[in-house]
Amino acid sequence: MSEEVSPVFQAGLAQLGLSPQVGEAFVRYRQELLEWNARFNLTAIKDPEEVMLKHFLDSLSLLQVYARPQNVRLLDIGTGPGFPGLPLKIARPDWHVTLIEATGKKTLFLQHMVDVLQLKNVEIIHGRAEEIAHKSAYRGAYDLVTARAVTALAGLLECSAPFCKVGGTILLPKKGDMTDEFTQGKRAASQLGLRLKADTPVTLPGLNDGRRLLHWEQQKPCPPQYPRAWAVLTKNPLG
Ligand SMILES: C[S@@+](CC[C@H](N)C(=O)[O-])C[C@H]1O[C@@H](n2cnc3c(N)ncnc32)[C@H](O)[C@@H]1O
Repeated sequence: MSEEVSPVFQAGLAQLGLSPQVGEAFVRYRQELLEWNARFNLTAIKDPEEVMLKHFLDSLSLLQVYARPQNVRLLDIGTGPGFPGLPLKIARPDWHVTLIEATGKKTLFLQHMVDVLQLKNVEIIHGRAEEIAHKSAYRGAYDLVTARAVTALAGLLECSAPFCKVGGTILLPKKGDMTDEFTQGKRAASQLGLRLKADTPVTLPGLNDGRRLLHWEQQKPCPPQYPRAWAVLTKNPLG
């Protein structure tokens, strides 16, 4: 194990049942992220240990509740420099991962990381989730859909549900008090064919600051009119 992997990050990997060897890929990911950040402004987090914990381990926290190891089709909406989709791909190399990102410079970085880490079965889409969601190839196509820090809960659910298989999972990392968002999100969920299955606190080392995972189950197909245009779904949430 590289000395650059802190004991806290190692403890997080161990708690998730991940091999210490995956730490090496994260050290490389961090190096590239911080180098590219100087030119492209990819992340506000610049402290090396904070990158390991608040970006990488926080992304991996989804494995706390989604333990299915094989043949998962994962979609990450608004992935930015890859969170949480790319750390999950590193931890679960057999997953098929699609990353949607609206900003071109971020997709260039994502492709660079896929090349550097020699990851297979990663599809990077430069585009807007609310438009891609209406393409038949992507509709109802994913076992697991996620998005971190993209928009408020109701809008996130409206963007995520169309991509999710019936019986599939939408898993959203959230932080802090979100009472109003939650009320609105639950109302939106009923129109999107979703049910809240669990609301689980993140219990990983270094992340005990009110993080939680909202776990939704797609009970029936999402109605075809969703998602609406971004300006509509963010300003007038369902419900
Ligand atoms: C605050 S960043 C979060 C990035 C990453 N998920 C994370 O947690 O660090 C939000 C990202 O979502 C992207 N984004 C916003 N709206 C989007 C949309 N409608 N479709 C695709 N990407 C979108 C932005 O370009 C930006 O990179």
